[in-house]
Amino acid sequence: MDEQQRSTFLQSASRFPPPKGIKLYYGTAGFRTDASILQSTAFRIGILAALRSLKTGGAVIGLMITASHNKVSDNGVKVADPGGEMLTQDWEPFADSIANAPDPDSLIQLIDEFAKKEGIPLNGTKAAAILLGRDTRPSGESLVEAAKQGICSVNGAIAIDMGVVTTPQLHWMVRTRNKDLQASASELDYFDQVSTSFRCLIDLIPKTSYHGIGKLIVDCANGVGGEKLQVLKEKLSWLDVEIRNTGKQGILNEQVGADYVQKDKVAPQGFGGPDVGIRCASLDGDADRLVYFTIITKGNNQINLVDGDKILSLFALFIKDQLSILTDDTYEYQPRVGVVQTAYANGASTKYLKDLGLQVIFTPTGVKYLHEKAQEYDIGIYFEANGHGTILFSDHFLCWLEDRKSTEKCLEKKNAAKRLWAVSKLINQAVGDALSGLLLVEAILQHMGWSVDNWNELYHDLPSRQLKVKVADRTAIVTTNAETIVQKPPGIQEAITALTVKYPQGRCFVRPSGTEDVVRVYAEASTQEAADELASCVAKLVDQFLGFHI
Ligand SMILES: CC(=O)N[C@H]1[C@@H](OP(=O)(O)O)O[C@H](CO)[C@@H](O)[C@@H]1O
Ligand SMILES: [Mg+2]
Repeated sequence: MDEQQRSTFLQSASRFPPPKGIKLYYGTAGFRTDASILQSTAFRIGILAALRSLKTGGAVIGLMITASHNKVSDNGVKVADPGGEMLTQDWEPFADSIANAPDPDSLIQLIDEFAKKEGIPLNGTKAAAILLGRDTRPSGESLVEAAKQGICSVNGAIAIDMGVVTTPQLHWMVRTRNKDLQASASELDYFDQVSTSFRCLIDLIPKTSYHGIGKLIVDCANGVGGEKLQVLKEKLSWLDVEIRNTGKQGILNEQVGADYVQKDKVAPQGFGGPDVGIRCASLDGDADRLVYFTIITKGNNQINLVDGDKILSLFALFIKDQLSILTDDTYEYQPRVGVVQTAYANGASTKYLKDLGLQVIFTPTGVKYLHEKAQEYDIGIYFEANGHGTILFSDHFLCWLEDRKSTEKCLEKKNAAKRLWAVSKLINQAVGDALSGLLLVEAILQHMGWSVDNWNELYHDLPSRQLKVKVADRTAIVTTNAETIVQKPPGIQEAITALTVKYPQGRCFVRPSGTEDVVRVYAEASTQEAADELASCVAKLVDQFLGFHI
């Protein structure tokens, strides 16, 4: 690092002192905590993003200010790599160490050492570019300013502010810019691509099987998804969508949004009696999660939840159908399809997917793991039960598809190729995206002529229960086998297994959360009472082993 760079860092870093007595971690989805203590983190991760751009030969890197489904007073900082995916895990320890550096001198020393180790030029001879985005949180603007100061303190780096966007939009822009440096990758381009490919899927529905499927009502968590869905609605004026919880009145994520609906299994605020039986959907605060639901009866807020597992199943079924039109068993090229889930996936969904003949793979919790696994396939479909997921298509498969699309003589096959092509354009290739996911669900339901109830009948969820247990030190739990088996402390797994085998169709696992200071317990069984009982017995067990006992 030359002297000029050192003095720029010194001056700017001294304006962003870190909070005292607090340790920050780049957790499952970036730094996330009370917004009031994030200024220095945003500044420092701005520097990291610029270094990442330099390291990747000047590729555009994304920096998103969001705390997703957390309460409105929280905020967060996360980084998107050149393909639009999450920051490489190799850099997370560096993110942790610079976020916690106590003063400018130690920060500069860490940067210097890391830049040397990684061979990153810090002399201003190379260019770096960062796209910045934020959700609708009031703290977002000043955190973006702090991140800009971090970026601009690195010689040769520029910050491009995309304003208020959904998290998946920012990831899409990063990916699109890096794929084709000449391509424009504005928000308008995102809306154009998504709406055009959706329209294409609708146009490809055989006229003989077309049925209207009625109105959709969307809960936007009082977050950024509301205004963005409104843009799509205006572009697709014939689409029957009613948009609620746009943030004009209610509070972000307060009794609204995909996380609330999925975890509590109740209707969000603003929904009630008149909506009984209507197809409804919920986005989360930064619009990267999506679940569907219907309200069962008037007078209470009980719902039938259609979660991420069922969205995954619908997508997998559609893809499989189209592929089987396109290739029979004798066809020389058989695209490899992989379905990726976590241990939180309902057992009934896994059985359904396996019965369809699909390969199902499990990874630890966190989309960075699922995404990585899905990239190993020609078509990799991944979803967390909470509604975060997408479909990834390999370049090889897309080349093949493009060829089939233009050379295929049989109209039915040509249309199947066109549909899969449209899906690859509609569904976000960078990260789970509630808006594009919602349009794909709508297109498939229309294609099938299915109501939300037809869809929900694909399989019946096994009753399940999730609990949280506060313990003295959650890192004492070490798991293996995609988090389904506890290795440490000794003895606890045997005790969990002994309890689980008592329940028909019982399945239970525990793991330390990567976003909260708790141990999560998940149990499934053939009845709700049994699932509740198993979860509560195992929660007691966790408390016995790890609770605050003197
Ligand atoms: C059971 C559950 O829903 N866990 C969530 C939650 O992670 P935990 O590590 O379980 O706290 O937040 C993650 C980030 O949003 C998400 O990827 C994950 O699925
Ligand atoms: Mg989110």
